[in-house]
Amino acid sequence: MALSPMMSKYLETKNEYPDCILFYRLGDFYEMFFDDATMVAKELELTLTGKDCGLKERAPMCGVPYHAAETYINRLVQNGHKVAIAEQMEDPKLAKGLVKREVVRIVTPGTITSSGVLADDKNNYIISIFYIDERFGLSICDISTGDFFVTEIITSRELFDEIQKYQPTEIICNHAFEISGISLEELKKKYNITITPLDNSYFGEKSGIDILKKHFKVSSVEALGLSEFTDATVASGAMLRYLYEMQKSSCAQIVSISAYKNGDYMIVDTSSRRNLELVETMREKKKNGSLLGVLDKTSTAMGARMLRSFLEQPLINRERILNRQEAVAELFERYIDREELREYLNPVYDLERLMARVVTKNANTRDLLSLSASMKMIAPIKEVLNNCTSGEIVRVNEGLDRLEDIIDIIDRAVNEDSPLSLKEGNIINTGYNAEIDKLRQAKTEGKNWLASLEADEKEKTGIKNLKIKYNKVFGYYFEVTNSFKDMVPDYFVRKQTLTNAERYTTDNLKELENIILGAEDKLNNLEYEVFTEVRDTVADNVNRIQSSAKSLAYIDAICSLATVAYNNNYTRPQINTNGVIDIKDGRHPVVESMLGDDSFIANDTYLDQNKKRMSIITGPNMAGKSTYMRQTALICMMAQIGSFVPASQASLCVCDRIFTRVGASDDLASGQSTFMVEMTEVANILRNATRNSLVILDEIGRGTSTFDGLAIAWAVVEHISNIKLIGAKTLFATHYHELSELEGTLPGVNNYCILVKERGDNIVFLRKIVTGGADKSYGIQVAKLAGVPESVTERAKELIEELSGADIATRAREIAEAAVSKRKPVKRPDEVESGQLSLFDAVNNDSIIEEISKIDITSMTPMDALNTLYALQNKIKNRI
Ligand SMILES: Nc1ncnc2c1ncn2[C@@H]1O[C@H](COP(=O)(O)OP(=O)(O)OP(=O)(O)O)[C@@H](O)[C@H]1O
Repeated sequence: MALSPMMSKYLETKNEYPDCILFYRLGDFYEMFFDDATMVAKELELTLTGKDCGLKERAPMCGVPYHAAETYINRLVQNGHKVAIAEQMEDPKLAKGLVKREVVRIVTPGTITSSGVLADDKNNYIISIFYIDERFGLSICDISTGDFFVTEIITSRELFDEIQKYQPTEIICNHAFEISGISLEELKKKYNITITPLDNSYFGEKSGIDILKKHFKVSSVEALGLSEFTDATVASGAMLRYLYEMQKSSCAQIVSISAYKNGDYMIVDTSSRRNLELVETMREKKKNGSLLGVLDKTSTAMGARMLRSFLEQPLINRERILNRQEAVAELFERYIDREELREYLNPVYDLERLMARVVTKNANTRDLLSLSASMKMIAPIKEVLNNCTSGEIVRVNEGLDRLEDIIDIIDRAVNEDSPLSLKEGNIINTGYNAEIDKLRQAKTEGKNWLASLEADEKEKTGIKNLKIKYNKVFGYYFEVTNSFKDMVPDYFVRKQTLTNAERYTTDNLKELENIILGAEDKLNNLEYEVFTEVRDTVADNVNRIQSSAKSLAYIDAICSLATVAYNNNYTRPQINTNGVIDIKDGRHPVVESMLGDDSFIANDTYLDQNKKRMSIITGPNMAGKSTYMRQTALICMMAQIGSFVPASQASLCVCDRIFTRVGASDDLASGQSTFMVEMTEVANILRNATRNSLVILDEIGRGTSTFDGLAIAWAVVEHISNIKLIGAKTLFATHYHELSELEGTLPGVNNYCILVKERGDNIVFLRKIVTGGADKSYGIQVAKLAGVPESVTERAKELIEELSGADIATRAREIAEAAVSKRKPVKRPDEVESGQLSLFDAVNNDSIIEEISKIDITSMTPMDALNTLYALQNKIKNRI
């Protein structure tokens, strides 16, 4: 049996696109075969059938109807697959009626443009990485909005930070490489990023320059501001070539390119981005509960994405910060104008993604009408903005195009009540095109002609209920019920017989039918043609529309910041140049918003570059140390995106970087222990922090044994606070009360603690930070609050008494060693006398000895050691 020609062709096409699922058009369906079919059937829960195609075994086959294919394709792509779509098309070289099939489009996770599947408030980025000689040229693009920028970086850690920042769905690259010890393969698995290594030919310098020049219609890359970005130019060339291959029509969306250097924006490394929960929460990865969740009161999807990009890239240029802040301040003050702006922004659709539909010729009449309705809001928005005087708003307003000519053409052309289908007519307004009007008239008059023919024949034949009717199969006909059949004249030609009626036609009726139906077909085709002309005219204006969309997004983001500042009682921070962070009554924006009342206790922060460089913060668990430190970082971050801040007063310097080392996280570095991750992050801070950085350290050293941990924490404090080495402004929370000793010894280091009040056996959290170190840990009280059984907390209290002053770890080790060697434990003389340790004498049981020998006491905190000791003691007691 031979393979059928169609299947041979299928296999040939599939071989050209081995890493794509091939959607192969056959009539009204897209079919998939073999492994593609099996996988798709499973993933989309579709029926798998077998097709006899000339092979020994039947080929697994699975199909989706043409009209529903987009949904299936999007689902597959969202799951990280690439889909190649082969359409059938006529070919003059083939016999009439035969078609050929060719791949016309490839959809990958990074090149989706359908707005329905993309999150409105988030860009869908694809990153192109050119890796050469330990350097990285980067090009970042969202084809659904046309955003396109480039940068260059030198360390793999920074590369990883950029990837984290943009959270792309796809990466294309010239090489397989590792980022901070993480291979691209691991990255792909962990973050569900599609990685597409491309042939080296994509990454040529000359070819890159050529494709950029051609796309942006410029004579040199200097004109694009890329002269200093050779590696990034190469990456951009590869990106454009890839996009042209995948989604040629969408490339018209990309109308500009911008370059930034690593250092143009505040550097926020990956763990800090996560720890501070800037755009999503650490655990659930949700916007709600993050800083963005609080700040986002935007009215449009474009504004939401703009605000997110503010947070992704806080500014470090004081001038730019002040300009943005001034814009926020102006809208903060102009309450009525702000509310009016928000009202006009509300009905504005996602112009950027609507334009993606326009340039790819997918937009229908509703899309154009949405565009026009949105653009109509620009005029009143400009009207309001005309009142504003702040530099940025004036500049944005000047660049905001009313787009009246485009509104005019859409409104004149497109019928507001048009049906969804573009092929059934009634989509173009009367008065827009003379030919359409003429045909339409013919169609209406045809109806009148039919009516008079009907009346004529009724009169002539005397058949009272003679009627002209229409259906799709028979066209127009006379219908005569059986009771009048005998009166039908000879010139009536029978078309069809029904049970109780007969259908006829006449020469006159046929003639009229030709005129009317011909006019209708012509009319529908012409209307479609005119519509595509209108759509193309809109597409030709993509530059103007995209730039107005960006202006609206900017105004929306600024309005949002002003609204949040107003509603939440934020204050406008001063941006100083003397390196001081001085916050009065600072609050944590997210915790405050979650509490929902004014129960949040505000606290001051003061850090400078001299005597108050570092604050060592002690206090019991749950006191609010982490909240306090994070709020300081968030306030600085907010100030640098131009926002007001949650405080009664604030004077802030510009921070070049914010570092945080908070809690245990083994999130990314699978294969690394918690302590290893902690130390890697500390190493990063020590290597990269500068005098102008803000460093937040929350209990470093906790992941190892008490003494190693204390020693490391101590040494880190010495290093960071040393002005000759780093001298960064630092908040350092710790349970090692020993660190309080450093105040007065190390210059710039000061002690603070968060107050609690003892009430009998309980504690009350006051959440107030004061100078000085904490004297107690209150660990047992917190354990009690958390619901640890009283028997345990009571016993812990006893043990604290018993062992206070003793070197717990050494003592515990002695006990364990004694148990392993089946020796009696070494007893302190006083203990022997008082008989306190007689319990241990009873340890002769092998299983307990084994258990004890497995305990790694050196890695325990004193509290853990106590608990373990207590648990063991209970076991022994039970066995005696
Ligand atoms: N200033 C404040 N006002 C009101 N509530 C606060 C304040 N600070 C913290 N809290 C509340 O206390 C909880 C615990 O705070 P936080 O996690 O900062 O304590 P911590 O001292 O870092 O604890 P641990 O040492 O156990 O990590 C927070 O989740 C928050 O709800």
